[in-house]
Amino acid sequence: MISLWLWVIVPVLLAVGQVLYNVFLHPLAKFPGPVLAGATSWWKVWKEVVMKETLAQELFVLHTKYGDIVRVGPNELHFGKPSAFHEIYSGSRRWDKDPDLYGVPGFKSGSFVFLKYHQAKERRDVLLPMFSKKAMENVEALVWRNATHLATSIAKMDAAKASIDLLYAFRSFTLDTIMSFTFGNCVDALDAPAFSDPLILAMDATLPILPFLKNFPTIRRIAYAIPASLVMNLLPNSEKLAPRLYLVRDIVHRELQTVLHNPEKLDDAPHQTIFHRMLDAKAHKSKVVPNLSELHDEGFTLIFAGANTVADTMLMGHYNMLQHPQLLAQLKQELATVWPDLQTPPTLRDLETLPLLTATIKESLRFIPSGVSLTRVIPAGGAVIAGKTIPAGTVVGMAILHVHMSEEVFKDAYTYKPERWLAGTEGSKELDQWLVAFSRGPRMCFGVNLAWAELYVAFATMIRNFDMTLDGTTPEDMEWRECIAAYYPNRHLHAWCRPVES
Ligand code: HEM
Repeated sequence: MISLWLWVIVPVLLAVGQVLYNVFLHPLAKFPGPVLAGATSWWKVWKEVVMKETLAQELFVLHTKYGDIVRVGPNELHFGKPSAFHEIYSGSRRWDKDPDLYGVPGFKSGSFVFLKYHQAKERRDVLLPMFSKKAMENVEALVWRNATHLATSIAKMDAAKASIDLLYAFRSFTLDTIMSFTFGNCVDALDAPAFSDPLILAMDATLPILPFLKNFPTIRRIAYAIPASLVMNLLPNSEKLAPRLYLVRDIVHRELQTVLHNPEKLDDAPHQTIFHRMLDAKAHKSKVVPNLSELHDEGFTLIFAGANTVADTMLMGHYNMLQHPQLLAQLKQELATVWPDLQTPPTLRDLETLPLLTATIKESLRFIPSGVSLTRVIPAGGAVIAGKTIPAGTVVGMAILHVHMSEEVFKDAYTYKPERWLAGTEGSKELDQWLVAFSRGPRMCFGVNLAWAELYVAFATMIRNFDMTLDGTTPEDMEWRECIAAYYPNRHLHAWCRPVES
């Protein structure tokens, strides 16, 4: 009987002791914030997992109440002043990524999930040539091919009198593009009826689980330790999902085998894939070629980082453009200057010269759902951020949303106004430094050139090929949630897309 009590009382006392320590004695005790947030990490579980909230949205209220720095967990601070973003994600600060956040995708290695700067730098140096602006010249044809494929599939659906789920349509475009770019092959999501390829559906179904995996790292580690085949047997609907996921793995294996047996095949490829870079021993500082599982992890990491982000930008752009018919008309007019004959598309370089299209993409990037605090760990010796000394070991971060929706830098921040980016508009020159959709510093996105190429070509293709109108989409349909990758819990953006005659 006594030992039973001990089993109950000891953990309760330890938990109470921990809470008291967090509130009164923890090195972050002096930082303001909700008492419960500082006391226990269950506060975040409540918000993100139970209430399904995006903390970054509530943080606007918390920053107004508590100031520029808010304690959001026993060991975590969130910063709210735009200038703090450039302090945390600065080129000279090579802080580790936070394992609790970057462990969520479940890859053992890969550019996005490497915690240490030096690991990420080594891999970045290997892959960077395939992402350079110059390399995009060879990727352009692939992007145009997929954008045209997107337009053809949309036109077919329109002919069948169906409106288009633009979220799935854009995700199909970006998934096929990033897979072909990365591996030289894809799942042909653009051919799936109603853009509902099982892989698109499976990826979408996974997104709402991520807040749970983020907040319960131990359960996550156990889940990821179970062999994939077993997980597939346990998952509901796995018979539909598993073949698709295995197909992606098969594509990687097949391409790899082809390359290993016929290395000269790589010379025929129109653009570089990860196989060109990763299998080139000379490209690696260690001169060691990564093994199959590392290759696989890097490929999946690139898909994770590069597919939905581009689609989200297109989604936000289209929702807002469709609410501003005058903007859409001006964009059509501008596009006609470089794309007069529908059958003869312009080049990417032509599109890059268009001021309004460029401004529209920038404004769409400003509106992307980016509610996750990109957390970093303060190294030994501590650091000063926003004028305050932050102790070593503290997890710090800031959500991009807090820069992009700051009235301090963007007037009428919640209004979609591409013209704010146009040369000649007051303050437009200074704005670029506050467009941080790709983050900044040593772990900034290196897919930025590919992302811009996709955005230019896909925006232009949609605007030039279709007369688009919303199909009953409401602001509620566009609601998103995010704590590492955004998802849209409601109906999604639907639009009628009537092909234009010429
Ligand atoms: C509009 C599209 C995109 C946006 C808004 C975006 C945004 C970002 C952001 C904010 C980060 C920093 C994340 C962090 O600190 O944790 C990042 C990192 C990264 N992105 Fe992108 N991204 C986009 C497209 C792409 C594409 C097309 C690729 C190509 C595969 C890509 C690959 C990566 C990689 C590999 C990283 C990790 C870099 C590192 O940690 O060293 N991204 N991206």
